[in-house]
Amino acid sequence: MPAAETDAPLPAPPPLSEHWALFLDVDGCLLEFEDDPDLVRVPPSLSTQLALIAQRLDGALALVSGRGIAGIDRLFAPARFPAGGLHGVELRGAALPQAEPAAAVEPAAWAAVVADARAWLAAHPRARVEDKGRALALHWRAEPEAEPRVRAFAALALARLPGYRLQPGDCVLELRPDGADKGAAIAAFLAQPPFAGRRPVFAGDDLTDEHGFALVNRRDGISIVVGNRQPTLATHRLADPAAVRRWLQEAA
Ligand SMILES: O=P(O)(O)OC[C@H]1O[C@H](O[C@H]2O[C@H](CO)[C@@H](O)[C@H](O)[C@H]2O)[C@H](O)[C@@H](O)[C@@H]1O
Repeated sequence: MPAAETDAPLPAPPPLSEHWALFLDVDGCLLEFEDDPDLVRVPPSLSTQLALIAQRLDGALALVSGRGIAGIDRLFAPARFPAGGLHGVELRGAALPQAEPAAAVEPAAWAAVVADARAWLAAHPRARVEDKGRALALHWRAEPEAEPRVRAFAALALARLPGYRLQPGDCVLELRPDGADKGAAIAAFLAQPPFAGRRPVFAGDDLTDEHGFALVNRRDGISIVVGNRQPTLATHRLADPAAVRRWLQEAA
């Protein structure tokens, strides 16, 4: 996807409006990165704050993440928000108008791919293999030397997973079903209440979020990139997750 090639600084987003539909990415946007995805914790104050904002928006707040919906729920419990999981492959609170169901792999074949990934990366004990059920994330944040081996494994494993694609991210390469993306997920939410008719606003930090920025820009919304990633289609910028949380705090 072509992204804006400009060095001009992007403005901070305006204060939250009650007329918005708010879509928020999780890792790297609401939450700082950790070396191990399983060690990420959501402060109870953040869940409460998001629940208050959701109330102000008549429920038009959704989390749109590369994590699965079950994983999102575990992080934000006891709060439970409308959610797009696995980069838009899973949806709760909206329906994707996709013609074909997302690719499904036999459980035994999936288990074999996961086991092979663990064996392949055994030489890199601090690399992480995150099994998300229908997607597999291979992380090298804690051990950057593992990246070439991750890339080699992912290329081979892709051939064993019909209907799958590679999803690059921040110190991670994922194998996930093709067909949906975060833009499609946001569009699906915007097609129905309580999101329909509101101005879409999406904040995210990674390559996968550019699909969301493109969709929101087409709908006269506000796209917010978190961090210093360039190029980007986003029209606004916040420095880091702490700045995102401060921006939300002002709204709660
Ligand atoms: O779309 P997101 O909500 O940003 O999810 C993208 C991936 O985020 C997680 O990985 C990232 O965060 C980890 C925890 O901080 C970090 O260790 C890793 O390096 C990052 O890539 C998550 O584990 C993945 O499943 C998501 O797809």
